[in-house]
Amino acid sequence: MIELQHLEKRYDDPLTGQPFYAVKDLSIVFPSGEITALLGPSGCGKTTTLRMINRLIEPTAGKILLEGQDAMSLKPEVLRRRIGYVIQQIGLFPHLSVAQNVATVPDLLGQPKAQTAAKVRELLALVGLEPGQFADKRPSELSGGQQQRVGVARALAADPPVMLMDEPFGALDPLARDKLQEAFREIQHNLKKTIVMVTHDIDEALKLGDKVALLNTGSLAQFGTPDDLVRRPNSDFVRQFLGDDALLRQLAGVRAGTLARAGDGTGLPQVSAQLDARSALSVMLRERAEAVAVTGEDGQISGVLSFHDLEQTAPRAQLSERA
Ligand SMILES: Nc1ncnc2c1ncn2[C@@H]1O[C@H](COP(=O)(O)OP(=O)(O)OP(=O)(O)O)[C@@H](O)[C@H]1O
Repeated sequence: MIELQHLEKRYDDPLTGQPFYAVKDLSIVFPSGEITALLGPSGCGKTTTLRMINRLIEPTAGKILLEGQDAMSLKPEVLRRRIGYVIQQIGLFPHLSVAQNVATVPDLLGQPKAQTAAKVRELLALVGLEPGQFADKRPSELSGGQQQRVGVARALAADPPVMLMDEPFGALDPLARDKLQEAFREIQHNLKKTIVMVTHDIDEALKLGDKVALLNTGSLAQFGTPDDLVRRPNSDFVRQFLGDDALLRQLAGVRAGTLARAGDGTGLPQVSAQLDARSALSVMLRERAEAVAVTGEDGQISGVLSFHDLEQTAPRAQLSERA
């Protein structure tokens, strides 16, 4: 668990001497084993908050507790070894191979070579890069999406209990982003790291965040599950930021298979259980069907997803008008 208590970052304007608060009186608890998305408009203090957690930026007031321990009592380098950090410009070492890049921290910590080599192969496979094919390549030989995967593998190699991620998928085209988000969700499902992820992408926050912390001008506007924010926004700011199609957007992050119910889908249009529910809705509207049959990996019908089921998630007017 990471706890921010009344955290503040003040900058004083060198000309006027006027204080400016990039982050002000921010108190949040990031639960262990969960992804919390730090969301908000440009300049609201997301990156400043993230970088205060690993002390790349020093707070001007407030406290940061890691599992109850005051981050200020730890040397920054000790702290950073416990905290993985993934940024958009991944900063891979160009003269090192992919495997050497991933092994950076274990090597630095003097871990046995053979053990590290095995771990590197395992991690590359985990992020979807076949070790035999990629381990010896240089970063310049990889696509942006592949480099991003190496960045995630490198952060995981140190096996930190905590990971900070700043727009980790931001530089990718939509298809590559979607794939890496999926891979990452799978990885996190097994590893259960405590992750704080900065994003300005509402869909990404709703899709990947177990919790969402929405910031506004350096302060916390709302903290809760994606569902809390979408269904129970606590202010006009939250409602407007998420947009009036927020419920519909949420469908994009849910798989059809998870909303389907048991039923006889014979004769209905079919969609894969892996398809997102928003796309399943598009199929219903296009085919003028009140429901679709959901199929499993074996191609057999495993359930039925109806328009009515989706209405439990979003109002009918939104579903019909905007899908
Ligand atoms: N070194 C600095 N000196 C003065 N002001 C700063 C400094 N660093 C950041 N700021 C200001 O603090 C505010 C918060 O910046 P921050 O980078 O945390 O925002 P952000 O929410 O991550 O934005 P974005 O989504 O655009 O990256 C901004 O108004 C920024 O201009």
